[in-house]
Amino acid sequence: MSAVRLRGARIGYGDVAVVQGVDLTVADGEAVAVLGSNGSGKTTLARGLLGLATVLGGEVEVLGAPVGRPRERGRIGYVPQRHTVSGAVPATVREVVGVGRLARLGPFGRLRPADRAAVQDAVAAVGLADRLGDPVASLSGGQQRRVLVARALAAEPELLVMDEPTAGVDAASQDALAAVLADVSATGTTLLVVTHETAALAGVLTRAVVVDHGRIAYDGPLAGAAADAGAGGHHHPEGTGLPPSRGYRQDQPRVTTDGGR
Ligand SMILES: Nc1ncnc2c1ncn2[C@@H]1O[C@H](COP(=O)(O)OP(=O)(O)OP(=O)(O)O)[C@@H](O)[C@H]1O
Repeated sequence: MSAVRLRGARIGYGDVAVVQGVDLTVADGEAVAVLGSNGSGKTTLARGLLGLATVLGGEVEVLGAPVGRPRERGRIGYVPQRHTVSGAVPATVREVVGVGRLARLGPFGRLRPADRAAVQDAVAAVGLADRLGDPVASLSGGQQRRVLVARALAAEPELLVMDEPTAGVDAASQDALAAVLADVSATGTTLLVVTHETAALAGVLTRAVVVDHGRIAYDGPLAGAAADAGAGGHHHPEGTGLPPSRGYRQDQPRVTTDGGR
């Protein structure tokens, strides 16, 4: 079974397709980077897999079923793009991550000791074990980002879709996150990671898909894409001889740590 299978997929909002003509098959256990410049459609592609953007045409299958089927619930982990948890919710780290575990149990589930252990493990995995009881709002942006990663990990998903998990996360935390993802990948979880910074995750992600104007412009080894588009630039088959363009985000403060690595 393929974890992800798109055929002629058109995905967008309302009746406007942002992503179109996309054929993409991701096998179980693969670790794939989704690269591309700002606004190219990476997030829309990822959201399409979650049923959060509209499939306007073609086929989008996730874990063997058309997207949006209830049986997928809990089998797919998602770290959304916005890097902070809403400050309006006075929840603790334990509570937010616990929600990830609830998704696995279903709407009437209760967290059992094994579930609480999974929550603690996930929080420890992202290096926040000492903040379990703290309000999420008291954490830094990068730490909140890691809480969202832990929330996804707690569900022990078969497919983990992450949208810029390293954005706004400092170098040490990026390395820790890479180690966590390596572990998760080693257990057979399929990873699909939208990112502008491949350096931190280069040891984990092996394949890259470069999205350009809503279409796939490159699909192959990460090393081949990273040389040109790894930092969010367009893929130029002939190469330009210029350094890759930097992705620039207006909506997310971020710490760029991959320079020189
Ligand atoms: N909710 C929405 N409704 C309508 N259009 C949207 C919505 N979200 C994104 N778009 C449009 O889809 C296009 C692609 O956006 P998307 O967020 O998928 O790109 P991206 O590659 O993830 O960019 P970035 O790297 O900046 O996050 C943009 O033109 C954007 O304006």
